[in-house]
Amino acid sequence: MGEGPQLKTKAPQYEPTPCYPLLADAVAVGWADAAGTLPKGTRVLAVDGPAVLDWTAVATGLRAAFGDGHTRLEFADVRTAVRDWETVRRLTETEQLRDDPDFARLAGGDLAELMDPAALAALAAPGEDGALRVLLGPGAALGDADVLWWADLPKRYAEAAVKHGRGRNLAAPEDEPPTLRRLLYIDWPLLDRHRDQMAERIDRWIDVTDTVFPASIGGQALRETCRSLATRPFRTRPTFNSTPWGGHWAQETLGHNPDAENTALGYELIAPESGVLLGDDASRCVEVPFQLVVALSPVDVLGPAVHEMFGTSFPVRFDYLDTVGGGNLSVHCHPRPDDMHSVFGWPYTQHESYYLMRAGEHSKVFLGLREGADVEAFHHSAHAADAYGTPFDIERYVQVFPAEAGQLYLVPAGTPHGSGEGNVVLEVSATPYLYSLRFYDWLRRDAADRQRAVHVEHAFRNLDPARSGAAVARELIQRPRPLRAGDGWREEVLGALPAMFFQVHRIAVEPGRAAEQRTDGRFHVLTVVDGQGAVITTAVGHRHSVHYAETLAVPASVTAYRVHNQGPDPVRLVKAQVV
Ligand SMILES: O=P(O)(O)OC[C@H]1O[C@@H](O)[C@@H](O)[C@@H](O)[C@@H]1O
Repeated sequence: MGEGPQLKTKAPQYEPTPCYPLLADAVAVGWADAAGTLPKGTRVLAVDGPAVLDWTAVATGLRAAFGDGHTRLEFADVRTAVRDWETVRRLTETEQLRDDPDFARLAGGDLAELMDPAALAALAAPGEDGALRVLLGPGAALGDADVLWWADLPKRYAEAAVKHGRGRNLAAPEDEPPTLRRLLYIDWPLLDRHRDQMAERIDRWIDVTDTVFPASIGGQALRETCRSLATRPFRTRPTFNSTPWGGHWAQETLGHNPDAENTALGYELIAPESGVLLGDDASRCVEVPFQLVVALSPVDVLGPAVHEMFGTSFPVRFDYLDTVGGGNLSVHCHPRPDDMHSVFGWPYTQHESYYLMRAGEHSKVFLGLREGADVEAFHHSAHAADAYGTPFDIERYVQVFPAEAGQLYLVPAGTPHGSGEGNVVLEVSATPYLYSLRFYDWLRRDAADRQRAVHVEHAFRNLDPARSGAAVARELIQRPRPLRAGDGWREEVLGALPAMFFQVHRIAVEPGRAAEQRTDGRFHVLTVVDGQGAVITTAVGHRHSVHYAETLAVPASVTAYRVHNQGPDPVRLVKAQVV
């Protein structure tokens, strides 16, 4: 149980920007260097990318880059080739969630369905007199172009832009204010699918985080480097956001976002949003979506059986919930599998687990219903809190457990839960991450001073009454079980449930010793939860250090590796794998 040492000081070896060398190319910086790679005789160049990108800045950069007096440019904005907004909305919204203020069903289908093919073909017709025609905007790759560039912006910037009312939603008219709801549930799935379909065709990848001096790499190097990563352990770039419950552990211990209000949800490896840095170092690199690495080599990363089950979706997520000096999370649940599929459109649901990396002295974990809880009265109180701002005592309905460092709390879909103030939770969960159906949020107000949204009807529709009473402690707060051991190391199962497709293990290694691991055709994800860290060495000799609080993805193709503790103290790593 909670016997782990609790690190209170800075983690000096923590690397916030892990970066991997590019194979067969160098990172170019600036539009002019990118323009210099365009093959002579190109008549149509397509520049595709997210809807939220500042496409005017992209056009300005390209105009200046090709402004050598020899190249005549004709720009065509593919956003003018989308179908009318009413049709786009009809094709991308469902009856059930059309008027939902927070959620939409995950968009299926292809981006091409939102475009008018005749209008697109007309835009893509080569220019006259040898002019270079530049097709710009999301969907440009669908036009008939000689060369395809991908201008990308890591998703956290898209989210920030939309929160501030900047940028456009996919296929939306210019005067339609952007919404996070469409960005997350409609734009991203459509654009991600479109990007993955085009991955083999991309001639240049341009990271437009800096619109004036973007970093870029050749398409061949992009694919070769990603395919090479799929054969060795690697890290994604960790980032933290701020929320009304956020704390200060990641600021104080890991040095993240020192000027932010707080560090709340830490994106360690959240496949739909995480990125991998490719290049020389953080000052000269491109960020590429982790999910693109998976899409290019699904069998190597996931292993054949997991690929069969989940397609190209990397199904496990690691993140932090930092409430040290912050507040309680909302008490919420996640959709039960049928509802997740039929209403929200994800093929698998958001089962979660909380590993308590740190626990406050009197901190709590909310988990499961109380024995005999009056669900009707709970529903009534939750509704009154939402509609009239009437507070109520959530502990009358939901159980509270002391937060214990080193303990895992399983949170299958439908279980009411939330971490209390004062904790660092390492969340080891299924990848869906946007479906927190809130029962109660303490009448808390958001940055715009509105009561934060709760989702009473969705939450109660998905509440699993079986997660109540003594069964909660018995089934969801399990004791570690020894699994295997060797000279100076042991591995234990911290949590496993028939309903959940992944298990959480912990590997403990004494100083100077090494734990032997086999992937058995399934990827592993590891985080160092105690001690300074370890060196991971694969069967073919790839090495990767992993330090306190860092997370490492170990592709299935690695087959066997050793976790070597080269430090002076015992080290412990949490490991997840699909079963
Ligand atoms: O709804 P709030 O309070 O912001 O908490 C939301 C967070 O809750 C945790 O239990 C997890 O489900 C996270 O994936 C989620 O982001």
